Amino acid sequence: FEPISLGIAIGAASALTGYLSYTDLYCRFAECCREGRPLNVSALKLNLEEKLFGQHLATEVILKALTGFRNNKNPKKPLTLSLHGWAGTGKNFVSQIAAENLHPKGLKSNFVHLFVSTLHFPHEQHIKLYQDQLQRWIRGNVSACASSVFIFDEMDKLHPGVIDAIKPFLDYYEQIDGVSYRKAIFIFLSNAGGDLITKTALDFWRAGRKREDIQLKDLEPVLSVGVFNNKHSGLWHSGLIDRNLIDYFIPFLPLEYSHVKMCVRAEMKARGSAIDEDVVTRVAEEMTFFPKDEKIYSDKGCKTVHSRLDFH
Ligand SMILES: Nc1ncnc2c1ncn2[C@@H]1O[C@H](COP(=O)(O)OP(=O)(O)OP(=O)(O)O)[C@@H](O)[C@H]1O
Repeated sequence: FEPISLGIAIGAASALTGYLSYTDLYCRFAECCREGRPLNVSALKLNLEEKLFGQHLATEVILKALTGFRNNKNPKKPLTLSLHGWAGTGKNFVSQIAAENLHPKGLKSNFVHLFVSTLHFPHEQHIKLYQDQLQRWIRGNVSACASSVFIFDEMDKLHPGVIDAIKPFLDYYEQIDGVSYRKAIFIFLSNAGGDLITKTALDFWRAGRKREDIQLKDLEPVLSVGVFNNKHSGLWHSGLIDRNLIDYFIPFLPLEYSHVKMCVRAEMKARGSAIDEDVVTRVAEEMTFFPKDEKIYSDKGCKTVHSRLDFH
């Protein structure tokens, strides 16, 4: 749409309808930031419960974190979530669900920004440049939309220096150079700590305890220390942990055979095909499971389900 005719069209439609404000109508055509828009908690809850399999802790914490943050009119700092777990367990998937519930266009929104370490910050010798670019990008985008969402994927492959550049933005400052970062959301994704999470899940399994009995308190302390002491966590000595700038460490449990089957069914449904249990079983059985003896957890989570389904 060209702005003047869009303005006229909106004005005319407003006059005709009489009850929709200019902003309401404008936002139907163009994407608006709408900082004050309340989060639809029941929609988010339903999304997580229906779509995310086998992650009772992540579901619970993400729901609590986003609801609490968005209900708070005056947050003292931006929300920072650190998602940890084995490959293919749903970290990107959940970030996408969260993004869609915060800004309807999700990852395609102008207010949601995804950084992938190996893609956006590949060269160690350019850290200074990345730091400057990242600071400018975040400042510019938060000035345009206070409730911007920034997702950093592959944190474990990120040079810790890069994240240092955004440390001030994550802190308890009211404003930095006239910009307040307090309504922004930062989500960090990494495989760091995945081995510790798996170990805890396995201990529960071996003790005959239910997966759903694993509580946050069983994992949170191991995780924050494990991630902090892990040189390859991207957060290693970055100051984010020792200054308590991460609000929630969110563990993603390794996925079991039954979860892989759920992913296959979900994918079939998404493709509009009828659910064929034989195919579901065949795809799930093609995946590899660990540890060697017990073979409980899928080593790629649900990651290759999409492509495997193409061959059936
Ligand atoms: N727990 C889950 N529930 C439902 N679907 C899942 C789950 N985990 C993974 N998937 C499916 O598998 C795909 C790949 O998962 P995703 O990209 O979220 O993994 P990840 O944890 O981010 O992995 P990585 O650490 O390798 O980046 C998702 O797009 C989704 O379709």
